Amino acid sequence: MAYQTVNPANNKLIKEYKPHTDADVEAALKTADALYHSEWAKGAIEQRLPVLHKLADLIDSRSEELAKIASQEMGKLIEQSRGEVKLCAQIARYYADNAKQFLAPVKYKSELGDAWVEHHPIGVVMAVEPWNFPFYQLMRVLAPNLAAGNPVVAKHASIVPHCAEAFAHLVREAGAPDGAWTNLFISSDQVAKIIADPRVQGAALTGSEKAGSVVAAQAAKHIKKSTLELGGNDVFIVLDDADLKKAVKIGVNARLNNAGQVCTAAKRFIVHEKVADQFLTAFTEAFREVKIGDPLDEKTTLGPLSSKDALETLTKQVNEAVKNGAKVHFGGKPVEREGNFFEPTILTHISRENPAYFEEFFGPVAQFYVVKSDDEAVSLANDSNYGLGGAVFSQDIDRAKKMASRIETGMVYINWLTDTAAELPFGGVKRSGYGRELSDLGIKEFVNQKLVVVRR
Ligand SMILES: NC(=O)C1=CN([C@@H]2O[C@H](COP(=O)(O)OP(=O)(O)OC[C@H]3O[C@@H](n4cnc5c(N)ncnc54)[C@H](OP(=O)(O)O)[C@@H]3O)[C@@H](O)[C@H]2O)C=CC1
Ligand SMILES: CCCCCC(=O)O
Repeated sequence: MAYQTVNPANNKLIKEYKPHTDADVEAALKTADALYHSEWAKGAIEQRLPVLHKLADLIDSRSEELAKIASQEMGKLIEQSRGEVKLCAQIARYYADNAKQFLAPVKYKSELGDAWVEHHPIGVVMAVEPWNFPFYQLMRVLAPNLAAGNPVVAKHASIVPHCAEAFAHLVREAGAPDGAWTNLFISSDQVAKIIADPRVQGAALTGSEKAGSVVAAQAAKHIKKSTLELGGNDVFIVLDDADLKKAVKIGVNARLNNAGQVCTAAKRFIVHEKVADQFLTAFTEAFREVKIGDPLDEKTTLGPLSSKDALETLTKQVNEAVKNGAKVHFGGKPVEREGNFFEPTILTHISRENPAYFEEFFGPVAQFYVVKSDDEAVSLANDSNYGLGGAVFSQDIDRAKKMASRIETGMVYINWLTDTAAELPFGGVKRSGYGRELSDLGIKEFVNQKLVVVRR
């Protein structure tokens, strides 16, 4: 797939990027591996952390420029791109401030003697990342691995090459040595060869199940660890005692953020029958008020999907859902204008036999379900191949906490949407993947937790 910047608001080609050759890949691996074997990677963590502080400052100083690059390349609303860029600086600062403590030796009580676990880098990590948070996805891998001493070679999505290049330049400008982070415009085959290379010790992928399955299998074949952040079909459960006004406001945001192209977006709205009509009426009204337009226009509240392919996929999915009995309560089709715009859409009457029931809609399409009880809400929520995030709205926190513990996902938010923050672990179960990014958990995914024992 060619690495191109195409503006999704009008599908105009802005720039083509030259792919990297096998020779480029070899040079990148040689440099990254040499760095791994250097004092910089294996030595004291203190020498690496200033790069993250500097990177955070650089990002803050360039936030408007970076936000515009993202919005123009994948269609995110400019205000949301600013938020993503700000979050990247926060993640860099978080690991700059906390990595030393996270990777400090941990003592174990043992009859065998004085025992402790040290944390060492394992080598070059291959990162394969998606377009939907074009800077955040890269920072989620860079910050913990740079702190730990793992060089990273990165393959970004082919529709966001400008973001990929801008990020790599920032890391170098922040003082990271050659090889700490290398962006490669490469093919899937070249990714496979890199994963197979003995100098590479791990693979981190965020993206679809399909890509995740391929990359994880390649890593497993060569006995290398992988982490997978894949799709989701997250629930947004509204119980009969929920603050409805708040649930509607947050629910609309949770579905339409980033034009719905968020793995942890609220996708299945499960509402108690006692409040279902009220919720649906207000939710629909809010969808009606959406302002579709250019993501660089501050007044726009719903931008385009990231690409023509994404629009075609979503349109096919909605049509298929209707063919199998779903009702279009609102929206339901592409917007008649240039660019990849889809109407904010609500589908109801989705039976379990409808393929849509198990599908993730990666766009502004809400599935609406009505339940009679908490048990029915939980069983519907868990009747999914995915297990990423989820939200429960109730004014009875104990009731919501009980439900949160029963939902089979990696994350559940109560009275808020599934969000992300540097200090909170992010990840899922089932076909949403495995492993965690961010927080103290994320930095330990690709380190050698090495036991040392001194026999007394
Ligand atoms: N859990 C999470 O945080 C996220 C999950 N997703 C999920 O991903 C899907 C849509 O995002 P999308 O970006 O299209 O996902 P894709 O899986 O198509 O792409 C993700 C990355 O994987 C690369 N890739 C795809 N196939 C292969 C392969 N065989 N070998 C190596 N690399 C490969 C892509 O490269 P290229 O662009 O060149 O195809 C891209 O860099 C949805 O299911 C969504 O839920 C998306 C974002 C975040
Ligand atoms: C704001 C939440 C970030 C979601 C991560 C993703 O979709 O890749």
